[in-house]
Amino acid sequence: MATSPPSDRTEPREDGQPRRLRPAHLPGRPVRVARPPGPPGALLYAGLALHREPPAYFLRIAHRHPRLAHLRLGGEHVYVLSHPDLVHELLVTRGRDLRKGRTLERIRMLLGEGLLTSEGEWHRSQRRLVQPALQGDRLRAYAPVMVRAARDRAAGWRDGLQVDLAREMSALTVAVVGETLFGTDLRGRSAEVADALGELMDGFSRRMLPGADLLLSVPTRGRARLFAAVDRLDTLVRTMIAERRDRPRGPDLLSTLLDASAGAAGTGGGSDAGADGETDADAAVRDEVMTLLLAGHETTASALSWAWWLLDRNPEAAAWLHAEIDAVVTDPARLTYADLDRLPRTRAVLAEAMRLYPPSWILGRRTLVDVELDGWTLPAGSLCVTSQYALHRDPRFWAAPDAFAPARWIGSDGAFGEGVPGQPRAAYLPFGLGARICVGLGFAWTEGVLVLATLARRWAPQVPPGHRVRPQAAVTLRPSGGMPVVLRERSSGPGRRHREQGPDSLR
Ligand code: HEM
Repeated sequence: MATSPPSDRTEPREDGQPRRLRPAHLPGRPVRVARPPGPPGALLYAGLALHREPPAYFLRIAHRHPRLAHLRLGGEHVYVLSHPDLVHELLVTRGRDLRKGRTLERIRMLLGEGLLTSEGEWHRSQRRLVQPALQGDRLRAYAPVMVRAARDRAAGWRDGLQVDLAREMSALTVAVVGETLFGTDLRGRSAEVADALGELMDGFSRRMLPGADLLLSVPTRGRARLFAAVDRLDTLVRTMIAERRDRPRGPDLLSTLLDASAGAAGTGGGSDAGADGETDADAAVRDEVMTLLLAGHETTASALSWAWWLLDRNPEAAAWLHAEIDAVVTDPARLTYADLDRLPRTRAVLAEAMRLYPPSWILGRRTLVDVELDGWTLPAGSLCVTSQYALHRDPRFWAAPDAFAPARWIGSDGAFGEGVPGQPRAAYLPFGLGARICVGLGFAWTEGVLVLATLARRWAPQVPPGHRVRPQAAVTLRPSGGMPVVLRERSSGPGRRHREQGPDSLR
């Protein structure tokens, strides 16, 4: 088992640049390989930059190249996978022959060797360490914290008040991660964390595409803002770890990480301290906390924000949801983990929101060896991308793909089922697939359903007329410029206008 992160973390940072990989059978020599057709890379650039909803550009690629397309982008060979069978084959069957793709290579400057970005044995050992804190009975114990955090956040809400709902959801989910995973009360700092992360997302969104490396080396104001936000978060995370180290250990994940790091230092696994006094073992804790803070809050906050917006635009679906919540959530303070099975419609609303606006909208991988896919050879070092946004809206796999129809997830027995819409397995993958599937999946469903049920019991936020909500395709798919809404109490506001309707009316 690996006891410390890979040693190349102590070498000069590669600035996220991948190592040049060559096909193993022809070392040092360029190879000529046949490649599937695809759009010119310049068109992808223009498509992503100019399209009204940038990820929708991948739908256009799927339309012209329904299975596999190839293009050259910034000197890279990029393969776009648009068919679920190929996505399954790559991520599941060939999972061991891949490493993470470009976005996560880039975001290493922030997350270091955390679970999201690390590879190989170090990744596997970290996953074994972290996973138990995000499963089973631990979720049951987190449920009351999630419900309380939602009620605390809404304590300051008033009918008619205008708020940025995306920021509200971020502050709420930061507080939940702080208390459940780090045993730390982050409520006083949650807005600060959410804002710094927001700036990071903006900064990274402009620096994701191949060729944008230059942007990170040129001293622009945007770059300075990005690095300042990284520094702010870094200071906050280190302070939080130091504070937690001084308190008695508890059942939280940060305690587990601190124990593991003390163990690694004891067995000589954490190498000597660097100039800043930080050992590899210390850095490993910092990287994991930063990863869980980012991955554990931003995605769920985005899913909730999109769900609110879609409910506001679809009064029939909102009424359908409210009927369930009013029947099940008689007293929000007493909502528990056991109630999750009684809230299939709430879960369906989230599933449908993540279908239309998947917080993780693109998955990337780099091949470590030559990979055969659909009759083509993808040479080692190729970039493979697939867009959940495109797969989730592809008319080949979904009826009425652009409609918000949460009832499509409810079976004839009234229960929620991920396979109920009848799509191929890999046509719906908000949490990814294969060995690197989201480790926080159960946490996210628990939090998303409980928070939505708690808040929708009383509130029906409304986007002001005339305000256009547009997705920003950053690391996650978040509403560009936030989500300004007017808070409306359902009992006194237009929430009443929603007519009660059964699930069939929404199919
Ligand atoms: C709606 C909420 C969420 C969505 C949509 C989501 C989505 C994803 C996706 C798509 C991946 C795979 C990325 C890839 O294959 O490249 C992933 C990985 C990950 N997620 Fe989530 N996530 C959510 C919530 C969470 C939560 C609540 C946590 C932690 C508490 C979390 C922690 C992680 C971590 C650590 C990984 C890396 C796992 C690994 O590589 O082994 N996520 N997530």
